[in-house]
Amino acid sequence: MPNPDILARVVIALGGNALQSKESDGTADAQLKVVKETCELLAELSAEGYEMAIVHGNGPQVGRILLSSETAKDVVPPMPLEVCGSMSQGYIGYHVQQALKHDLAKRGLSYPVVTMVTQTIVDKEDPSFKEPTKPIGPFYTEQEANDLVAQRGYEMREDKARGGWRRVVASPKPQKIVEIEAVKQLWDSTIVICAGGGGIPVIENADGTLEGVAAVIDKDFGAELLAEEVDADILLILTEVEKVAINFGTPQQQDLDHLTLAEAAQYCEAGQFGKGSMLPKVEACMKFVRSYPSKRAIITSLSKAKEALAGNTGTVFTY
Ligand SMILES: Nc1ncnc2c1ncn2[C@@H]1O[C@H](COP(=O)(O)OP(=O)(O)O)[C@@H](O)[C@H]1O
Ligand SMILES: NC(=O)OP(=O)(O)O
Repeated sequence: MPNPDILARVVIALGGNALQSKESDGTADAQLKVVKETCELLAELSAEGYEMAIVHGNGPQVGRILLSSETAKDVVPPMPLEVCGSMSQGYIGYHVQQALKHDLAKRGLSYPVVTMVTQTIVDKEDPSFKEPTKPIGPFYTEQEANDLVAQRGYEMREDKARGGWRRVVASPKPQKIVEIEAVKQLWDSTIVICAGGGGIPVIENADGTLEGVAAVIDKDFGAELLAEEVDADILLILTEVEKVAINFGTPQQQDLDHLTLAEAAQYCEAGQFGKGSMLPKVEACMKFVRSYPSKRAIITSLSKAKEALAGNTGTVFTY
């Protein structure tokens, strides 16, 4: 890659707060403002000598695209969910490309930054098609949620921690990144934004053709698969909290510096990690270190990314 003093190859998963603030009104301007702050930090990592690929979430964005498409169905044909997913990769990638390129240039770095529309193969028999779990789009009150179930047939689930109801869709596990060879070829010269939202979910038919399916993959699992495929040294999952905790949100909360596979499994079993929030991140980290026992996976906040990569904070997963 561009920088001769490579510190490590890192796949970075960007959580929701890296793309939008809590108060975000969902406008493109609001997203770009947050993305600009995020890219300052990413450019700093790049300048330090970390090679990176970027995987972003898309839950709020893909949900809003789907909602506008459904709402306008009498005027324009509605788009299937996976097509909405591809659109979300495009506009989030566009914002990251623009902001990151600018921040790299400020540091005298001229690496190309490119977004790759990425498909991810899933199993059509994945159990999640029968039990949707992935929250997308805006938050609703209970009354609004009930109305949406009755009027539009949405499946809705309460997010108690964040005080609202959200539409949920299937979230199958990613099995294979279709464009992975292109990502590998670009790695040495380019910062690639790929597998956004975990990738556009597709199934592989018996004749080898690909077909989109209505689902949203978890970006943490997508990032983990990418990290395995590109032989990354580190899987870095950036979210809102600096460290994973046990007894999270209680007076007994204890932030964790380090988790072995065995410890993490025990805490998963004990229900210590929020389903649909921290649990998939922990599971993705566990999968990475299980596959590569000599490597690290880290969960930390965006603002602590540099410190965490240097080994000074975050929750570090090892075999
Ligand atoms: N055990 C835990 N330790 C730390 N955070 C937790 C835990 N369980 C649930 N959480 C919550 O999970 C959030 C991360 O999930 P989420 O917001 O869905 O991620 P993303 O950043 O990818 O959007 C944290 O900000 C925190 O509020
Ligand atoms: N696809 C995905 O995992 O998106 P979020 O991180 O926004 O939930």
